[in-house]
Amino acid sequence: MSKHDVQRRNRHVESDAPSTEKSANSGAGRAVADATPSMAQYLEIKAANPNSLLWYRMGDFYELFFEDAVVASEALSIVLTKRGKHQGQEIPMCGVPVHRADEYLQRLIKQGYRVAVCEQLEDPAEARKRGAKAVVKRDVVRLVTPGTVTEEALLDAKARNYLTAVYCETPHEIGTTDADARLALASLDISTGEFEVGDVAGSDLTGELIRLAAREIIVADGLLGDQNFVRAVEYAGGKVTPIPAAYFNSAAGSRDLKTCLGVADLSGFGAFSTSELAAIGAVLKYVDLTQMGRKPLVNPPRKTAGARLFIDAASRASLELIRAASGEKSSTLLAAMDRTVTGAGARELQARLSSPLTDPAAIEARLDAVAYLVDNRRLLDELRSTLRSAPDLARALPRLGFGRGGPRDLAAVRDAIGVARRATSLIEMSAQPLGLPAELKSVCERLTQVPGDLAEALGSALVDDPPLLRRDGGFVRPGFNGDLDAARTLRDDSRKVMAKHEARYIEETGIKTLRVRHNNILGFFIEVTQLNAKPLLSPPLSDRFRHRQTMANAVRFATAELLDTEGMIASASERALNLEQEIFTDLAERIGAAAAALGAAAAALAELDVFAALAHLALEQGYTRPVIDASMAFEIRGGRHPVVQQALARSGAPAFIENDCILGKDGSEAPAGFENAPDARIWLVTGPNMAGKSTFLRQNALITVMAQMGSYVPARSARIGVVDRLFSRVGASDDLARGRSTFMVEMVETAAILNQASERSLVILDEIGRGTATFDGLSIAWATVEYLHGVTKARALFATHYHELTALARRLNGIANVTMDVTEWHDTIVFLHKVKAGAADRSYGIQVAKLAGLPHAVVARAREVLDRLEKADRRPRTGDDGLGDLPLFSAMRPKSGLNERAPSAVEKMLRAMHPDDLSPKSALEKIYELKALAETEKKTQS
Ligand SMILES: Nc1ncnc2c1ncn2[C@@H]1O[C@H](COP(=O)(O)OP(=O)(O)OP(=O)(O)O)[C@@H](O)[C@H]1O
Repeated sequence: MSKHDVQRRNRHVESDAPSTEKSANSGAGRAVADATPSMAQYLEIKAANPNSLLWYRMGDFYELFFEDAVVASEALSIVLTKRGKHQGQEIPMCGVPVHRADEYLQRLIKQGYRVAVCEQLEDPAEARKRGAKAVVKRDVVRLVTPGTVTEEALLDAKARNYLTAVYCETPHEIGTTDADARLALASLDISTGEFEVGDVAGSDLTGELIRLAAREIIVADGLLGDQNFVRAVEYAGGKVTPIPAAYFNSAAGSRDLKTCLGVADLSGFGAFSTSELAAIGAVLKYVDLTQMGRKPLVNPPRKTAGARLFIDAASRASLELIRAASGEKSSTLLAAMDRTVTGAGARELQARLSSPLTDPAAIEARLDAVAYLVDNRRLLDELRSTLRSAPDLARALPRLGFGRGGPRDLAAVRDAIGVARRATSLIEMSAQPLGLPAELKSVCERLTQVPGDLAEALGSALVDDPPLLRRDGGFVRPGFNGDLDAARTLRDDSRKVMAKHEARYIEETGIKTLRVRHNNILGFFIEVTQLNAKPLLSPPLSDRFRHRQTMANAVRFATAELLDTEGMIASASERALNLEQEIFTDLAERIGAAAAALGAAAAALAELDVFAALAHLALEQGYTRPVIDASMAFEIRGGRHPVVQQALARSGAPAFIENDCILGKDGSEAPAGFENAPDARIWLVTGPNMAGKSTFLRQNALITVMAQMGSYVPARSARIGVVDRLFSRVGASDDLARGRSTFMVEMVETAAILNQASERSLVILDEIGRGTATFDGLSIAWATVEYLHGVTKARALFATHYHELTALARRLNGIANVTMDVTEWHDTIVFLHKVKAGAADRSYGIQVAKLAGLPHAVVARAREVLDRLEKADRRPRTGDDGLGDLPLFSAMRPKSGLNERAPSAVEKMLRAMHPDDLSPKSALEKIYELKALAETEKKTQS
């Protein structure tokens, strides 16, 4: 804050601070009764906005008081001062200058705070007319919350900004986060108008919120008592805002949505359940409250249920699709894929990546569009360079709708229409004999629907590079409006007009040194030296030259015509400004009338950017078009990990080694070397640490995500029978905040996978069971593989260090062993990163430890210990698992009595007894007998 800012601020604070010297009330809600009028006003407004930091406008500053000041000064690292007293205690205060409000607002919103912006609703001069002590009228004009911002400075250009309402109608006996509970979600991005509505099972809530990347999540305040619910929501990372349960009202939701869309009936937009309408109602109500009644721009809501690849929260985290565990953006799939050139394109790419499809026809349609651009390289390059100059139309429109837009938003509409026209003509000119793919046709149709006259009007009205703020004017092109030009000439020609006056006065008075000058206090005035002042102070000139001020060396005068001209100049400038405001309003209204067509064009531009980005990526990285069908195939040949491959290329390391992965071939040939497992749906992957197992596992999951979102994939060829659910449990993590150890997290996630996966799912599991005692871990891993094979029947990759598991492949024909190839050279292990058929013969753990730099003595001693352990170990080795006689899951369905065991002797005797036939004496004898039997059994067991 500059010194100047501080001085200005002190002036305002002294004149209008809510001082409370005489207030003696207490209580959290700070009593208003005894406060001074200005403090009473502050306290009333604060009481109406208890959950927000109150920005209280005082002149050129937004001031914060009491706890708000303490919180904000800490969050913004600004000075905390004190001003006046309340209940005998000094009032903490801090403030931000109005001209830097956006910057500070952004910092608070980023940290998850809500801000109530309270403005002065009248000029202080107006207030003074009501009496010396009258308080300037103020009220909150807007609540700024993370999910309801529209300003460019407050938004991330590349990310959606969803406000999501979560509604649960579930009766109390069922936990909100149970699999049986249904939750309705309504998500609205008021910065673009995007609206998505759907429902999820309670157990899928976190995954869904992560997919939506919800920035602010509103829930009924009563739900905050449900700890599991709160954890599930908080885990997703959005800011949680409780609101009254009454806001979740389906009737109000239906009514408000109709109003927003301007329709009388919603059936044209799909069927919404009562719960979904309640969630819609809450979102619209909250927006209404935060925007103080200004109506948001709302696109017709899209239903999100169905036709989507399900990826739960743990799998999303493990695959690092959008967020990386390390927080590094560059190591995510999104970063590896993002070649978009516009913010809207980047948002659309993220949305598609978070939500791949499951309808093969819809996926193929997207791939057709990408393929078209891959095949038309010139068109692709021209489109990308055209799109590069596209402004963010999707975000400019709602700002204009809210009355918060500036001249640059008008220019954004103008420029976006220009880009839309160029892009359409580029695509249409390229049209092949067989025509455009459906998705590109749809893009072109939406781009051409924008009213042409609007583009012309904006083009002729606006200067090329308009200023940011509407209030200062200067954005209308000269020549557009005759009145405006005349007013501007008068305003700008003031120098010339005054020079003419000056020349005339010199001639009239004969004073050559007479000057017409200007300052902020006197306005325009005539200045002569003391020596020359005399004739002007006496008649006849004194009639015309009225004395204004005498200085040490100069005397100042005014004339009636000087005052008139000054008035005309001031009114010309005001008139010019007013005319510009009228032109702005007119243009904004015309844009508002075309908002639906413009919104559709904005979405089409974003989609086009995504298709072009994916085509560019495919060509740059040598990706291929996958085949997605309804089969059960999973045949990736020559697959690569998209993120690791790019990282290796960047660091100049040797190229990534490609690998095949064939889980269920659906009739095609097995790859060379894998002929021995013709029907394997599950691959057991063994190999030393660092050999590339996790990379291999993940790359196949990522290829699936990429293919189903409609992208080319890093492989020589790929055929994927569409996957309905993708589960990935790769890499250990603990969740100590939730009181779960690494092993516990692993078991919870494995349980979720085994309970939810279907035959059509893809399951990626890495080293299940390693976090516990060897035999326990092995047994869990063993049973998990059997269950996946016999019950779930999903396509799966299972990496393990338990070599004993490889024996399963011989007994179950749905399982094949593969291993990461390594070779030894001078007692050092060399990783070849190649997947080959067969099982690893040993684990090489000690060699890897040596590579990691473990002290020589430790490595040598470990070798000795290993040697002895191996000699002493009588654990079943590969080939003789000793488990051949155990029933497999294929033979035992869950209800087959897994817990049954032979009854004990005590139980047998109890079952044979008939209590009604026993006399008291024989009953006592039986008890002695039973006790003795139990003792004997105990001894035999030990
Ligand atoms: N196909 C490949 N081509 C080239 N380099 C690879 C390949 N696969 C893996 N790598 C490199 O090897 C490193 C180790 O791979 P990864 O983490 O997948 O091994 P791992 O077998 O899962 O190890 P651990 O069992 O210790 O978790 C990776 O960081 C990568 O740089």
